Amino acid sequence: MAKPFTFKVLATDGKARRGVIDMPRGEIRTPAFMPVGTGGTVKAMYMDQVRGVGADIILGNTYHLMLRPGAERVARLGGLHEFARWPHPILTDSGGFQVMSLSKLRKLTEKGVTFRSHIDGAAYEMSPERSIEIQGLLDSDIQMQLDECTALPAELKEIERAMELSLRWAERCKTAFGDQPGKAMFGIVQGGDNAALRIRSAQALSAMELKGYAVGGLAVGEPQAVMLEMLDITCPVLPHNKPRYLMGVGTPDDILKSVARGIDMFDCVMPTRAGRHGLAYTRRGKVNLRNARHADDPRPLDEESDCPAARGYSRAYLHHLVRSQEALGAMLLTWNNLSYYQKLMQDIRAAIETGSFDVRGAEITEGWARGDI
Ligand SMILES: Nc1nc2c(CCc3ccccc3)c3nc[nH]c3cc2c(=O)[nH]1
Repeated sequence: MAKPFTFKVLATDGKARRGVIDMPRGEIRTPAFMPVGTGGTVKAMYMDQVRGVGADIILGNTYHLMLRPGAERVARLGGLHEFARWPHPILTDSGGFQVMSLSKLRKLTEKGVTFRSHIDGAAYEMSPERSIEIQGLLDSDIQMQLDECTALPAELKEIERAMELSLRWAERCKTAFGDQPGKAMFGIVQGGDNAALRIRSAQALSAMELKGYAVGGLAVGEPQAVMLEMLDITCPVLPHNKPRYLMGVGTPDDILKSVARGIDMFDCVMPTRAGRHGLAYTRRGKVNLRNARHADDPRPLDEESDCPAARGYSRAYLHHLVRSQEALGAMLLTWNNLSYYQKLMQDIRAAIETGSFDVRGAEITEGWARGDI
């Protein structure tokens, strides 16, 4: 029998948890940052580099992969791990969020969502059952339920309708997923910025005894204070011994404050997207390499970093690459940024282990908030 999916909390510091998820394809040290690999690639990175910066798991995307190259084709080619040469755990989103944010002519009913591809306009239908089927064809290790994420601000009755639909879809996804010991299907808490709806959603999902829980419906433009308040309300209602994944978050400051409220897993396009736009994250703040003031600067981004991209190239060279739109510019800055995020998570895990998380929090990201240095 395949090794089952297990989560252990190894240490706590206040509400912050240091844990580990153990799966057949490897373990995931939490709190974890999961690089986004939407179309089966972490853009501008070799998978060996992604592993090299310390990532235990990457994200894939049902919506993008079902449109191109197609879920059945990926299955025929051995599944997403084989296709993309990433043998470690993969978490895939269910696709609903991307349908609502990317596709055209979408229609949402009890059955599921019908939409037209943003690539070639072809018509598709995505039901909870089809979403789980596609994630199975991709051989995804952690599969997300199909849900409806309400854009904020929204009318209370609209938030309630979407939250209740998502609960019915969670039941259908749980049934469709069945019993796959080495894999997991996570429920997604909805409920917008309303405390009562968040509590109802978290309670109903907890009663389904799923292997993990995501907090969705956030990182959709709401103020950080609203996001954090929803975590204060939601996390205590979720089971202590199951992983909690905050979808789409976030900046180092968001991550610190969310770990402090009991979140274990994060994903965000920022480090990779910023890298492709010439922005470098360093311990002493952000550096916009497009800025002409770097043109003659011989210093590396961070000589103390163990990432070759941060230590081995001058800012002048990086500025030149970015200004010339050379592919190497995006590659080196993405490498630097993912390394920065993984170092941040490593420092957070260490701080929780030594009981110094709440004190060290500010110190860990002291440079983050500073602007261009
Ligand atoms: N299913 C779902 N996804 C969300 C994402 C995408 C995360 C994702 C997972 C896997 C690959 C890419 C992106 C969100 N991103 C920001 N806020 C988000 C909210 C939700 C949400 O409520 N539900």
